[in-house]
Amino acid sequence: MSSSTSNLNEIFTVRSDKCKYTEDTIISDFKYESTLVEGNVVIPVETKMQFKTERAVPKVGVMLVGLGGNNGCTCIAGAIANKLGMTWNTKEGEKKSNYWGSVMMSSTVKLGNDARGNSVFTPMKNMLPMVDPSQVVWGGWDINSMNLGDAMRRSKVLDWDLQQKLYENMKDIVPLPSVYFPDFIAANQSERADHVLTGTKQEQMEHIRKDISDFKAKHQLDKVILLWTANTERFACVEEGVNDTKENMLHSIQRDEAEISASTIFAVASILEGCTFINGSPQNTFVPGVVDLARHKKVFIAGDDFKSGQTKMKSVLVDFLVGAGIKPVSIVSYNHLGNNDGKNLSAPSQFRSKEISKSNVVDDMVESNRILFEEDEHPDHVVVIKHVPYVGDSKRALDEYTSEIFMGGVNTISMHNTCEDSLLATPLIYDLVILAELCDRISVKKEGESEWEQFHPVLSLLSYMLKAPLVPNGAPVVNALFTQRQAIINVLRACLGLGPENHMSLEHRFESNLAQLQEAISSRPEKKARID
Ligand SMILES: NC(=O)c1ccc[n+]([C@@H]2O[C@H](COP(=O)([O-])OP(=O)(O)OC[C@H]3O[C@@H](n4cnc5c(N)ncnc54)[C@H](O)[C@@H]3O)[C@@H](O)[C@H]2O)c1
Ligand SMILES: O=P([O-])([O-])O[C@@H]1[C@@H](O)[C@H](O)[C@@H](O)[C@H](O)[C@@H]1O
Repeated sequence: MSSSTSNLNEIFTVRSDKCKYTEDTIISDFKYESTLVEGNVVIPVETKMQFKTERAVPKVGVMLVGLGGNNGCTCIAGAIANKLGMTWNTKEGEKKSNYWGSVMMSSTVKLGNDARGNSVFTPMKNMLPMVDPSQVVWGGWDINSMNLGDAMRRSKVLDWDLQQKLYENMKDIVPLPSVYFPDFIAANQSERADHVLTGTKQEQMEHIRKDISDFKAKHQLDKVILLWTANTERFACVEEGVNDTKENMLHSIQRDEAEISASTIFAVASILEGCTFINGSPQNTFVPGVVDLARHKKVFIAGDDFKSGQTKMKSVLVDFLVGAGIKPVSIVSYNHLGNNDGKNLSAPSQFRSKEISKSNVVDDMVESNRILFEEDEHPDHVVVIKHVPYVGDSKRALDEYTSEIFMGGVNTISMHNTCEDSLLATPLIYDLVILAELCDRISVKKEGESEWEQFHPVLSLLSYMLKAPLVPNGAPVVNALFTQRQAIINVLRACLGLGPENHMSLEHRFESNLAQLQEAISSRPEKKARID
């Protein structure tokens, strides 16, 4: 029997006593099954709970910090092009707008099998009501005053014909002036800084808060999300009495404390305005005082550093190697890129921020296998980034993975990966926004409890899109890419009262099941897989 697949593009409903639809909500009954390990005893643990999802998708605004950058202007351009259904000409022929590279918009998930045993897939965005990037109101700040039409040209990311068609839609979008603390980014960025706020840190933070509230009022938004896609900053020193608690951090801002970075100013302003803040760069924006404030205000924060290309591949390859019982002993990640990000990263302090996020991505996989790795044993791991202006946004990544294999053998995998950095990162910006907004409409209630509870303010479910996932204190960091993706899928399934995807396919692994299936097939005429 050949099991073909079909794609269910219509919105489906789940017919189950575990999933109830009302006009406003979807409420599901879910049995969360985990296991507690005590010594060499494994104890299954079941937690009965309910998931509640608000069905109405609000009117969402997103304010990007770094709006005029390669990622920022490409993000706006992509949303406009998709909204208008733009096509454009290239030497390979006509191209159409799409959201490829966005896991929420362009990947599918398996719903199950139809009566003939055919797998049925649906777009992930169909699982629950989600915001459409084309309907989002985009805005934001930049320390550089260039309008987005010219910034798009400067970025050299999109095909020229598309740029020409987009220019009129982009040229009148001008970033808001921004907070600029030169000490945190490379000195070579000062030539861009012609659009900066002045005043004390407190005054600038209040200004940003007013920008957010004005943006929300002007566009009559239900919800605003802030996302940092500005330059990589150096790490801020975490100092007791300065940024270790929400009180100390707010006092430090009032005192104009030098160690409070621009990204932390934005994060604090966002949290105080009740807006989710997402950090697409590697710096430690979320110093303990920011996490403390987010928890106190029950506002989502997520980060750090988009996982877009070379590191995404690393989180797949090392997971495959270690999962196959193969021991990676040397990982060398070199890349050169020619965009302004690469220029900023050519400065040692900014490179160090990126080196950390690009290096830690294998830790969870290595620590999961004590057959291969002794306690505290790690592969040699080197990260090199060079700025080569000519290649622009087209980052060239060269990686070498050397592993020890069976009976003293050695395997070496070398790869060349041309990462169009902004075309790979921009879809992640859409995903981070879509998933963060959806999580804001999901709450849970454990059996016996009366109150609905939201996700922890540190929104670790967004880790699939991030190199260095921020997790709640005490929670494990998971970097393995498909584990992260499966977590998203299983949460979406739980909201519909569907159990986690287990890939067991038992219906296809026993004669008896196949016999039943054959009977089902013979008794049903061939028809399109539908779920009413
Ligand atoms: N594949 C990727 O592109 C990728 C992947 C992971 C992380 N990142 C990170 O995303 C960020 C943006 O990448 P990019 O390629 O768009 O860089 P970019 O340099 O083109 O854009 C950054 C923009 O931020 C602006 N800026 C700097 N400081 C600012 C501030 N305080 N307030 C407002 N704007 C400010 C700059 O003027 C610039 O326009 C970088 O930190 C980069 O490391 C990018
Ligand atoms: O492709 P990836 O490793 O996920 O991420 C990229 C790095 O490889 C690159 O060196 C850096 O300049 C970009 O900002 C981005 O961080």
